[in-house]
Amino acid sequence: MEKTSTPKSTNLFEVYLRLRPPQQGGAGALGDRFLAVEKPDDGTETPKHITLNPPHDRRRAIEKFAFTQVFEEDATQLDVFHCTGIANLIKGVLAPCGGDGTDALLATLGVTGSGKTHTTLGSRSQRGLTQLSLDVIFRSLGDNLADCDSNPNLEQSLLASDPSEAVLCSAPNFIDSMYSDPSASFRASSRATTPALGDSVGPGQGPPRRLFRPSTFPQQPDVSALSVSCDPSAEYAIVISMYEVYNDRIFDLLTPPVKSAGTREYRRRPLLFKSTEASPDRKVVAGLRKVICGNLQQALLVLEAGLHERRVTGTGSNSASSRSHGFFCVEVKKRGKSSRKRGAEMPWGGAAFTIADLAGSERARDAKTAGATLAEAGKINESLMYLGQCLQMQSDAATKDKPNLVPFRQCRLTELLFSNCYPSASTISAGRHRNPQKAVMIVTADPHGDFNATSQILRYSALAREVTVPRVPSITQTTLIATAQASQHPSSPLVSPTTAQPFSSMADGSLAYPQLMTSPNIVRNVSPMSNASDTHRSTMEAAALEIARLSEEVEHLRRALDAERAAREETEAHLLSMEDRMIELEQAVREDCAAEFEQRLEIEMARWRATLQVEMERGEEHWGRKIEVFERSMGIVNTGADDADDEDKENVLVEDANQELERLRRENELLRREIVDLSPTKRLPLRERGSDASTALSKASRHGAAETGSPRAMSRSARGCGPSAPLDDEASLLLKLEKLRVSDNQASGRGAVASGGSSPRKVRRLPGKRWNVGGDDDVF
Ligand SMILES: Nc1ncnc2c1ncn2[C@@H]1O[C@H](COP(=O)(O)OP(=O)(O)OP(=O)(O)O)[C@@H](O)[C@H]1O
Repeated sequence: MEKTSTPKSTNLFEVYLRLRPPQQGGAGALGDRFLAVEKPDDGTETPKHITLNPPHDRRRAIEKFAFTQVFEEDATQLDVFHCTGIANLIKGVLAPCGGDGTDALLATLGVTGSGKTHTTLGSRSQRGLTQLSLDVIFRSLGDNLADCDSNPNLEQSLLASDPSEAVLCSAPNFIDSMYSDPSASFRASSRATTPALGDSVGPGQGPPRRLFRPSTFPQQPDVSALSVSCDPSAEYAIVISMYEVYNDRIFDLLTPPVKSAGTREYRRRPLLFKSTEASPDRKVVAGLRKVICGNLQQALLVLEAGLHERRVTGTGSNSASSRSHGFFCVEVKKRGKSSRKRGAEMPWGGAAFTIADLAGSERARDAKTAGATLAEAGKINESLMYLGQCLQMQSDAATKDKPNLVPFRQCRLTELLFSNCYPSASTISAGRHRNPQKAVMIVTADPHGDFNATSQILRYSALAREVTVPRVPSITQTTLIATAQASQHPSSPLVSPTTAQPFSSMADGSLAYPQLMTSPNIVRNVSPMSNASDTHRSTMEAAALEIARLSEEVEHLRRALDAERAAREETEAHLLSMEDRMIELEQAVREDCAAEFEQRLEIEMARWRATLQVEMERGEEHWGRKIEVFERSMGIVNTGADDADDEDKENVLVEDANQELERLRRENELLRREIVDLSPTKRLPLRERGSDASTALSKASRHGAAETGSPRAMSRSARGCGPSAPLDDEASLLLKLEKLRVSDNQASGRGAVASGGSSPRKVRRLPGKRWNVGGDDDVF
């Protein structure tokens, strides 16, 4: 097994595997153990290989993986701390021999519930690797550590040297702002309160609350005997920051959420991972709040406060499942002591030790997640898939002469983990040298957990892998070989083959097809077939060969199916994450649209208001002018009122004459009836009488109209017809009326149009020319 025994040192990560013990009193029955640790064959006590045996119901290949070291279930936190070489990482950061030191990264990776957080952050009774590392760092620095009490300018000088646009504060100030009651003995949980299953409202979304200050922290395991040498000629300062990568965005865990003006919700502002003016060659998380810690107790309180803000949710797989990738960063700042003695403040250099507790991959079906928690899981799985690709590339690169480029810019997580592994182009061209970071990855696995998820993680994280396809020969093959052997050794009992050789190793990772081998140990009680005829035997052989060929084909198809299934699962995970991405993009587009719409609405409203104002002013001016015109015209109208009075008087006379005429008509009618009653011989038929009277009237009228202005002609005409007395009266009245009309016509001859015999007009019209005074056409 060439590939596994000598992992090349070009790996960016040392990869360790830690198996978690079965949960004590855990609910549900334990699954079969599918993972076996192989005894070391190099004479050491340190196991490095494991074998993954698929459950019986699955026809999967047996896989063997190699790691830097495997920790079995009984390994303690202290074992892991010592054997992963964390003390060496710390030494590189402190740089006892001078220089800025080497950045270090410790990350945990694994399926949800496999023990990542337990390893890095410990439990209520056990310290994790983070607390142990802090203890060793503070213990190692001793008197070389500067704090804000002993150096009042410390904060300023550190701020001046910080390249990440950070907000710096001292630990006492930070702790006072975060914790409420220093005397309370309540031991806060190292993780935020777990919301109900499926509830994804995390601690970062509510109003900031003050925490209870824990009175004690776990003291076990004890590392007081361990210290690392530091640079005696240097003074150090410890600056701590914490952030999480949630849904591919970076959020500060030490800055309380702020209330958004628009939505009135408490939210954290996402931060950028970028090059800054002071750090053009290295990307940094910009704008973090960083706390200067003078001792271990302060650092632990800062860690506790940050953990409280981290997003944690109860899922079907883990009652306190991390929903984000958490980063705890200890910057060990360093500068020469002599610079302070000389009174000159030298800039701070130094290196950082980062501990990353990654969120676990999970299957929605097992974790029983839904809604936002499911979307989070999609993002987690996607980022872990990219991490897997990077790790795969790096292990490929380690075995090839021409290394592949690790595609670490695909997501925020891989950028944060890998970008400091390589020197940037600008650093190289500037001739500056900074050591690439040293990194340790601890892969955690539950040997009784989810086989598929665990095997997937082991596949891309292991330093080397080997696959073997074991095959149980079919009965036909057994019979065939037995027949052949029996024919060769007719007197001997039949010797049967058993399984194929269990492993045939392949350095290139390709599938191995084991050879059929006979086993001398297993003897089967089958009767010899020496008496069979040659024909019968050859038929049997042909049939057996065909069956063997078909079995081979079936096996091949089964393997192809397995590969397809794995590809489908990967594609589904990718699809899920793409869906999440689309949802997020849609959300972003909607927000952008809404913002733009509001902006445009605002502009339109402002424009409309301005137009309205102008219109109102113009309207007022317009009406002012009209009123002025009206007032002026009213003055002119009053001067012509006398003429109108005359006209009114005439109208009244005409009215009176009309009424008089009406009265006379009625009298005339009465008189005529009386006459008819008095002389019955002269009585005419009613129609004749009516027509006669009306003829007389119309005649008189016509005559009057023909000789307008000649009353005598009118009376003459009436007499010539031999009219009766009432008819004369009537005719004379008509003449009177006509006279009045004539006078009316004469009176209105000034402006009115004469129309013979038309009724007198009562409507008084103002002369048009008077309204033209203002010169405005559209008045009223
Ligand atoms: N080595 C161990 N010894 C004892 N208990 C362990 C060990 N590893 C894990 N556990 C326990 O298993 C449970 C789940 O572990 P943990 O929360 O660390 O999982 P995780 O991998 O961080 O999960 P997630 O990715 O969902 O956050 C915890 O109760 C933890 O105490």
